[in-house]
Amino acid sequence: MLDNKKIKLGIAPIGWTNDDLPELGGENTFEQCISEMALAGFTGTEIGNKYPKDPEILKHALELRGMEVCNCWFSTFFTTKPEEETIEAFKAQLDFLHKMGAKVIGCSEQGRGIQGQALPIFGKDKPVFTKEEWKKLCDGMNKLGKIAEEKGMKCSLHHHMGTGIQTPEEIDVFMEGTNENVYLLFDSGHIYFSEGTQEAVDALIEKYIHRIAHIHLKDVRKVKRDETIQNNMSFLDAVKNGTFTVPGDGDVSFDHIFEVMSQNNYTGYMLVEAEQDPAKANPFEYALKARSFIREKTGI
Ligand SMILES: O=C1C[C@@H](O)[C@H](O)[C@@H](O)C1=O
Ligand SMILES: [Co+2]
Repeated sequence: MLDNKKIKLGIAPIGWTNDDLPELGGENTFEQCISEMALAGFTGTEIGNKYPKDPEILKHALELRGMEVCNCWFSTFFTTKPEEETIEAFKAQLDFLHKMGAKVIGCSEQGRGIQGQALPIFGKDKPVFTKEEWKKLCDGMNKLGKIAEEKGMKCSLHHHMGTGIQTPEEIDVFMEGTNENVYLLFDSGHIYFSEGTQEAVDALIEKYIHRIAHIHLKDVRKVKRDETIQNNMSFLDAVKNGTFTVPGDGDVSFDHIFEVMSQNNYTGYMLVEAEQDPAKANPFEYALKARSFIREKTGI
């Protein structure tokens, strides 16, 4: 059982409209998306391209439905661009999130990343950072961590397929190279997609629970992961093929994740994030499915 005074439940708009694949869910409006999120029983959301850019308008629309923003994706480019560019853009995004009342910002190092490209996601093109790149990345992230901390917020890093921080070994290098102001954004789907084992999922949450600031609950259909490898598919083709789904609908077990969160008094958000084709997986139906799975497993 999880403590609902410490843990809040969110859902990402990516199941309704996928910003990385605009053809998926282009017809779903912002209002439909947040209304269905609220109706399914979620109180937190991240931000999609269709969300109003004006914080007051966004806040009002969410408050009408008893919802709030809990995090937003932020792309860093410390390994490939001048540090100041990432820092300036970060400050603007952080200010916006601060106005929205969010406590966390979820970064992803996109330098040489291939998640948006038509390249095999398990091929030779995935970035492997050099010593110099690791240094630039960790130094830069430590700066972002301090800026966030000064605003009372937590700067986190989303380990992600097709980036230089994908595998458990790469996550270790990152966590060792950064300080206590930098947190991990744990994504169950990305670690399972990368490693293909439940052990990797369970080991990652156990190892870093005290530095995890935000959790993405994402499930993976193993058969689709296998097809991704066999057919040399890109990340986005794997998404279209249905690799990801909502928790409880795939092959990841969430039992140990919930147990570790409970035993270590995890405080913050857990957010369902399950991008798939809304024409095949109705987002409202899948949101309800995720909601009842979480209720059954955690009591929240
Ligand atoms: O947190 C995420 C944001 C998406 O844009 C991304 O590609 C998805 O897989 C994810 O985990
Ligand atoms: Co995620």
